[in-house]
Amino acid sequence: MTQDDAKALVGKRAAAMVEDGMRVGLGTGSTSVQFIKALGARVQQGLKIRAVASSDSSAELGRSLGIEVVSLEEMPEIDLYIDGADEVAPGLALIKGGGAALLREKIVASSSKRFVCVVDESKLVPHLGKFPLPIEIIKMARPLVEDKLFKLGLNPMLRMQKDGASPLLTDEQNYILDCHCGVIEDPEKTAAEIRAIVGVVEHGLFLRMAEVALVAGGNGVTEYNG
Ligand SMILES: O=C[C@H](O)[C@H](O)[C@H](O)COP(=O)(O)O
Repeated sequence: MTQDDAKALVGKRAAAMVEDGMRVGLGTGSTSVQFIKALGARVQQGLKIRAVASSDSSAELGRSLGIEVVSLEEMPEIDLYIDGADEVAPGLALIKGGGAALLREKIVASSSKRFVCVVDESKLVPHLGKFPLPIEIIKMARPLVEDKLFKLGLNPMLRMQKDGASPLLTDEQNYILDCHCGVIEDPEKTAAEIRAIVGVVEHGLFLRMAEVALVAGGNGVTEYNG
């Protein structure tokens, strides 16, 4: 099975979890795109739901497929949030933010009764940290935050646009620092240290947030509970 097939399989499996009348959170990234497409197909067949999106791109995709996408102000509580991850470690500790959507993703996940993480098996790791940890920061705080992160040994690098000409801006117009920190021995401690830095808006460690991970691989979809 190719990675694309695995993403499509797990996206479809997650879409099958959505029931009539549910308030649904739409994640961001290539796996979430597969989920949103499968959900859109069910909506076109008559499923009645409302959704909140974790990025402008997911909102746009959802609407283009006929999904009613509203703001979190209009629908502050969500029944089921489906989203991908960059790394999934034991205990369902996640790194997210490879697509720069971590802030809105964490807001939507925190507004949801259930967060189901959807990944292909390449995302499973014994320890978090091989994937650079994204941190969203206020632009003017960059020198201050970078200095503090270097002192913590987290090796931040400003994320650039694809053409390399200018810094990437998130949907909330902030910068992303990708931290090449290697294995994160104690994610809770690292999360607390990062959170204590003035100018940090949010980090990509999602700890004790996902209830279930659906992992697609050669044997189909396997369910892991947190
Ligand atoms: O900011 C983006 C998100 O956290 C994504 O959910 C994450 O990067 C996984 O994306 P993908 O499904 O494309 O690997």
